[in-house]
Amino acid sequence: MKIYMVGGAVRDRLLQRPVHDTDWVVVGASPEDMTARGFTPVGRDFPVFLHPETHEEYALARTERKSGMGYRGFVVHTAPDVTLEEDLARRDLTINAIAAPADWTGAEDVFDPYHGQADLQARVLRHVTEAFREDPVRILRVARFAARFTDFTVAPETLQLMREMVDAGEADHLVPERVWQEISRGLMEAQPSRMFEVLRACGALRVLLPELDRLWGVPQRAEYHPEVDSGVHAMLVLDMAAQLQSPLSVRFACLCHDFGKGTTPAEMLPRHIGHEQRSARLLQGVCARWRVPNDCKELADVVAREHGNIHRSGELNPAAVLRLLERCDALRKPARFAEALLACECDARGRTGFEDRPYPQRQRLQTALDAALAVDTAPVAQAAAQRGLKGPAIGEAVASARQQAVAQAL
Ligand SMILES: Nc1ccn([C@@H]2O[C@H](COP(=O)(O)OP(=O)(O)OP(=O)(O)O)[C@@H](O)[C@H]2O)c(=O)n1
Ligand SMILES: [Mg+2]
Repeated sequence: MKIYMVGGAVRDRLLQRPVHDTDWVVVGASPEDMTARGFTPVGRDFPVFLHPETHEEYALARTERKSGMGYRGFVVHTAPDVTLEEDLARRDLTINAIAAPADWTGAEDVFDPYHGQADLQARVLRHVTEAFREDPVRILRVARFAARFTDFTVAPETLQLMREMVDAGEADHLVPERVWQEISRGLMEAQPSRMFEVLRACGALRVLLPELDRLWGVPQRAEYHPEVDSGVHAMLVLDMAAQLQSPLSVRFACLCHDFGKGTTPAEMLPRHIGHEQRSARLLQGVCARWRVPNDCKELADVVAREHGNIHRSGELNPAAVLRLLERCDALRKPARFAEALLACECDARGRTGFEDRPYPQRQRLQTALDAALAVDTAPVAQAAAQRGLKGPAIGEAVASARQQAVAQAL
């Protein structure tokens, strides 16, 4: 048997980027050979094994043939006579189809029958062969790589192939968990807008996330939004979230916050009265479809509902500020509220010409929350009870103490 380093590890080292995990391919071995050497089989769909010590993934060289629609719609052929070249041919992109010796230091020659090095140099994401079609998750992978490798373009013939796959209905059969897995990874890349632009260009966005796709072509008021187009704005917000190193929950909230602008009645345009409620409803559908984790869903909901109020919070008096904090459940969930404020800053600065404008609302509401949280409520409640107050009246005494604290802090 012969073992080669493949995939992201070879690509990233050639790009002089940090290597996180290493994928290996094994040529000339049977599953029995692998278990005899102490490897543990882990692949459900593919013959993949874990190394007894490093626990890295070793895949037997294989070919794949399509047998149906969607992820898992293919049969795998693996045998000791499948060559390295054949295995590389069924991989997604030329830059991911370079093999290196197992003990590669980065200096020795690599095996590169599909010219992945040339595409690394030319900064191109290009499919290896027609076998690309066999796994529609690759549409999402290409989009995600575009968000990561921001100076790479998708080869026209690859985009065309992706378009054909979408037209053939391949994107309709993607497993929701896999979609979220890829989308959430892409959101965490350097320029997440590029993922959605690639998905949009091949038609997959209309299938996977029509709530976002609809935003292009929908105008907003130019005095608030010089970029005018709602889709363009959504992308600016997302890239601002990446620029400000936001966590996934914030990036997801940014993605969803204006969905409601896509369903604004035509006669209301370019105004979007009530889009916050519509966004909140639409994002529930997306979260159910993709089984989005609760922390992402809950933050997205708060941001969708309250972003307009947070933007306008500079005009609010202390009582209204406290009501805003309460609507956001900020006193019980201060960390989530801090994330909502960050998402709102991304929204405000994700506008053409506003990128470097300060967003004082964030600090002001954070100060108000800190002041409200600092109120020691037990003695306030006790004093109210001693004055003969009961139930809701005690609650009002606590609220009024918090309001005073907020007023003093602002
Ligand atoms: N749908 C897929 C998934 C993976 N691969 C191949 O398997 C390798 C390893 O897959 P994975 O670790 O998921 O991706 P990487 O390219 O290593 O990228 P990352 O940095 O995200 O790990 C890829 O490089 C590619 O050759 C593929 O062809 N098609
Ligand atoms: Mg990898």
